[in-house]
Amino acid sequence: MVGRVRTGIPGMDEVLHGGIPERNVVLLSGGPGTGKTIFSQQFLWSGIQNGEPGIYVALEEHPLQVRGNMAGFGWDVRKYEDEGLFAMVDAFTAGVGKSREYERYIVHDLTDIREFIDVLRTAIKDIGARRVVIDSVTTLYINKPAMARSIVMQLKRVLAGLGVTSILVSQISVGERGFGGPGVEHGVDGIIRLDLDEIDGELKRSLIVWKMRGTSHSMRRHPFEITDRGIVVYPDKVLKRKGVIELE
Ligand SMILES: Nc1ncnc2c1ncn2[C@@H]1O[C@H](COP(=O)(O)OP(=O)(O)OP(=O)(O)O)[C@@H](O)[C@H]1O
Repeated sequence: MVGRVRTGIPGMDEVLHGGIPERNVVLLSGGPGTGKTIFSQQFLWSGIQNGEPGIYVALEEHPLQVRGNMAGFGWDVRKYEDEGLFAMVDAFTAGVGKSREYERYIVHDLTDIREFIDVLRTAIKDIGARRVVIDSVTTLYINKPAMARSIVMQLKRVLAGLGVTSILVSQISVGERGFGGPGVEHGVDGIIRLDLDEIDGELKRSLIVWKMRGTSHSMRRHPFEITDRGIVVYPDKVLKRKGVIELE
């Protein structure tokens, strides 16, 4: 039986029938503001609390902003960076400005996927990472969609090869039906999709596990909330178009 990596997000491991199978590369897909970043940071924080080192690759926000936002949820990673339980890969600043002085892992040229993978591999080996988040993987191929599959497959080889369980954040547009393009969707081991839908004049959050190799999982659309302490998923509730329905 494959080992499980518990997300530690309340309710989510029930939806996943125990957690994400070890070494899976999971696409976490959703439109703007659906909670992808918070979900993936909570996944890393739960790992740290469990003694599993984790890496956050920042492509969309300044590393300082990432640390600040995480601390806002009570997930202050600074101490764990010193202890070697957490590492930030700065793929945002390109080493411009002060980041050169305080960031340990910097990707200078995002057009060079080899450099990106080298920096990531070094960080994983340095701290013995068990969990990795790339936020977002879309940024790596936004200007070269034809390369998307090849980039994801290269990442998958490295990540699974080093034994880590990973979340690749995939940005899609509001109303888009897919998860980030066919090449990517078939290549990854799992797809979790986060949604924000306007129902009766109110935005409702929900998620669905579309695929997850190595396990059965809920086939339902579950509502979730974002609170001051992060995400809470409701495995006993289903979001239908007319609203939330309680399961028996
Ligand atoms: N403390 C909080 N309590 C409740 N909701 C919050 C809190 N902090 C943030 N949010 C919600 O989370 C949303 C942002 O979530 P997140 O950054 O994870 O989205 P995302 O899917 O990564 O978006 P994008 O792709 O645009 O970066 C905000 O728009 C807000 O609705």
